[in-house]
Parts: sequence; C-alpha cells; structure tokens
Amino acid sequence: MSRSAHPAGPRHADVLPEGRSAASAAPAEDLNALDPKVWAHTVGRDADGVVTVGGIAVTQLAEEYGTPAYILDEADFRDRARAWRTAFGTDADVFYAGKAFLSRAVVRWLHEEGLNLDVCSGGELATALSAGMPAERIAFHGNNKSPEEIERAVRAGVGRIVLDSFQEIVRVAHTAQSLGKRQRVQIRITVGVEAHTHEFIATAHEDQKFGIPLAGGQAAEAVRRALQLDGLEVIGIHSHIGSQIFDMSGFEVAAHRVVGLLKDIRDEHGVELPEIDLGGGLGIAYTSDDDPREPHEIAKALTEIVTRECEAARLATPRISVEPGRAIVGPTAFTLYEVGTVKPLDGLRTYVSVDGGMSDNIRTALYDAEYSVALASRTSDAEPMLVRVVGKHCESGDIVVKDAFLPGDLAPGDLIAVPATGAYCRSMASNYNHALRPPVVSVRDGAARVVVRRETEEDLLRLDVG
Ligand SMILES: Cc1ncc(COP(=O)(O)O)c(C=O)c1O
Ligand SMILES: N[C@@H](CCCC[NH3+])C(=O)O
Repeated sequence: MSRSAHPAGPRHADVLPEGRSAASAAPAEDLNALDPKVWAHTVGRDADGVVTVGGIAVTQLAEEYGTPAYILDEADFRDRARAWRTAFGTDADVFYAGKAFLSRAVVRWLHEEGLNLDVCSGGELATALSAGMPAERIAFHGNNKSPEEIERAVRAGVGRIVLDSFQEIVRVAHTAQSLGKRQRVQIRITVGVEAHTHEFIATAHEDQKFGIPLAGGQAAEAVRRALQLDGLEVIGIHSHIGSQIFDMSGFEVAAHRVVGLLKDIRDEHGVELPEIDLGGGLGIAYTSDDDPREPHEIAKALTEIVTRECEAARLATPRISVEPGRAIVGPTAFTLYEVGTVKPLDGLRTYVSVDGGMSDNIRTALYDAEYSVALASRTSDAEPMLVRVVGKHCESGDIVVKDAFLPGDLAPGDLIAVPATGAYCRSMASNYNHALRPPVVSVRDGAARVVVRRETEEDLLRLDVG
C-alpha cells in the first residue's frame, strides 16, 4: 500500500508497481544497496556483505533465534520516539499507539523517552501497566469496550478514556460514579474526511464504525450529554482520520472541523474544552517510492493548523495530542526469513517461498500492501530476477512481497529480509495452519535479546484442551 499504489491505482488488481510492467523490466538500482528510507537506522552490511543491525550479523541472529523472526532495532525505536516527543515539545502529548506493536520492553522504552501510550483493549492495558507505564499516561480506546475493560481502566486511573458511542458515555459515567471517581474523557468524533489511504484503514468518513458523526449534530449531542454526567470530566475532542497517510490536507480539514465543534461547545455551554487529539496515521516508507514527512514537519504543520483555526474562532489554543504508531515502530524492524524453495515460472516471475508468510505479515493480503526485500546473508552480482515472495500457508493469497527484484542466483538456505515490518505485523500475526508466531528480537550496541519469544507447539497444545 505504498503511495504509488493508492488511492489512484486499482486497489486489489494484480498489477506491478509503477515502472515494473514486465518480467524483463529490471530495476536500475543496486540490489545489494539498503535504502535508509526503508531500513532501520543501524542496518548495514559487513565486510562479507552480510546484513547487520545494531552491530550483529543476521546470520548470527538466524542461528541463535531461528527464522522467521522480527528483528527490532532498539536504538532506532528510541530515536524515533524521542524525535516525536521533541518535535511536539512540552505543550503537547505524544501517545504511542500500542496496537502497532506492544511488548513490555517497548512500554519501558516509551516511558523512558517520555511518551504516553494509547491502548485499545484489556490485554494492551495489562501489558502497559505490568511494564510500569503510569496509568495517568495511558489513553484507553476502542469502539466496544466491555464493562470489565471500562471498570479496569477506571480503577487503574487511566489518564483518559476516549468515548466512542452514546452507550459508552453512559457506561463510563456510571462505572466512574459507582467507583466514586470522575473519569477524564475525550469524545471521538468522525469529521467526514475521506483520508487518502486504503479504504480498510480510513476512519473518518461517515459510513464506518468508529466515533460519533459530526454530521447531523450527533457529536454536539454527545458532548451535551457527557457534560451533564457527574462521573465524567470532558477534557476534549478526538479525531483519527486513518492510517498510512502522507497528505496533510486531511488533518487540516479534520482540525478545522474539530475546532468548529469546540467553538459551538463554547457558544452553547460557555466551556472551552482544553484538549484536542488528532490521532495517528502518519505514513512510512515501505518502498523507495514513499516519502514520509519528518516528525518536526508534522508537528509544525499540525500546531500551525490548530493555532490558526483557534485564532479564527477566538478560542484559546487547546493542548494538542497525537497518536503515532506505525511512524514510530514501523521502520525499526525487519522480518528475517530463510528461503525454502525457488520456483521460476517461465515468462511470469519466480516464486520464492519462505518459512513464514501471511501468519507473520497479513498486510499484503489484507491491504494489498507493498514491501521491499533484500538478500541478507550475502551480496550477489547476479542478474536481477522478478520475484514474488510467498509464505508456506495453504492459501494462494499468502504473499509477503508481491513484486520485487532479487538476485538471480537466490537459492534455498539464503536469508532474505523484509524491511518496515515493525508495525501491524507481529501485532496482527495469527496461528493460521497452526503456525508458531515468530519471536521479536531486539538488538542494540552489539547485543541481542528476545523481547517476545517464539511460540511453541506446547503453547498451541495448551490452548487446545482436548
Ligand atoms: C485511534 C487511533 N489512534 C492511533 C492509531 C495509530 O495509527 P498509526 O499506526 O497509523 O499511526 C490508530 C490506528 O489507525 C487509531 O485507530
Ligand atoms: N492495521 C492497519 C492499520 C489500522 C490501524 C489501527 N486503526 C495496518 O496494518 O495498516
């Protein structure tokens, strides 16, 4: 789903990326080169041509931890988290969206780097709390939080619950009141923006499940009701327009409409809500065709938009918060696979089967996402061949990288690496065909450690109680 494919191109058609129209259209770029746009910061090649990360060769990582494995560059994760934190400064809050990838190590890094955390389930909340994230720095999301989840969040003292429906306004107010608390809440609205991204991950158009529509006065009515309930302290309005977005114009429209609602609230209730959350959704480079913006540019653009809109509405500028997930963790990891079979299909392409697949990366099958790939265990000067990297599942749509070039001498036993798999790969991994979900191995300064271990057959059998 790089920019080259959406939204202008067909969404699910079996087409080559722009410029790759036939098997003979070999790439101009050096296949051994590792584009820093798509690879984690410390990735390079050693003198033998082996890909290294955090100073460790992938051959060593494969030997110690097996394949497939997600390899996460801790220094890069911390750098990106800090860059977001610094870009927004102390007058704003950055909530890392845990749905992109969450583990206790990640929670600790975020805590140390001064970020807050957005969770959207009891499981994510439990992970955050068990790793020591202070509850007041947690935002709790979800379009259908269970009564148990609401109670846990309120009891824990989360900093905010983002309300997503009229029923939830009442549920959270009731729970807070019965626990003798007043819960800080934001109300998530849908502003009616068509974000330029894949339809499955756009979230601010009206015909979908998230948020309360601004249209028809529903959002204003939600605020009206919430302001009357003793169990709630309404601190702001929330808008998240979608994911993997490059074009800032959607945020501009969203900010304009959210500020318009803040003005209406001030006019009707005499209350200026102090916060506005513009969600996450900033895109990353999956291929060299993508050009993401830097956090400081995003911070500057968003702050300017909100300030301008508030000045026009004669409102004090509210405290801004954002919820980047993919933009922090996405580029910091790659998936390391071992090649099992190489199957040339005359005049079409070569199918390269790896030891993972849609169970460790569902994004290609689900969103027609585009990825890059590189031979990682060595370099090669062989002629490029057009490949499709596929998994080992019983599904013809089990594709990891739809169209890419790899050296023509690729052989079973080679290691290949798919960059930019830090977000929404491990967190959306499955046990399809009873696959064992791969480990997440973090590397830093020449040391590697498992932060999420590989599943075992015993894990699967333990769930199956017979
Ligand atoms: C409410 C909310 N906030 C933040 C995010 C994080 O999005 P992204 O990982 O694209 O930054 C999402 C997911 O799209 C979301 O639904
Ligand atoms: N899981 C999606 C994005 C949805 C984000 C959560 N609202 C992806 O992989 O791109």
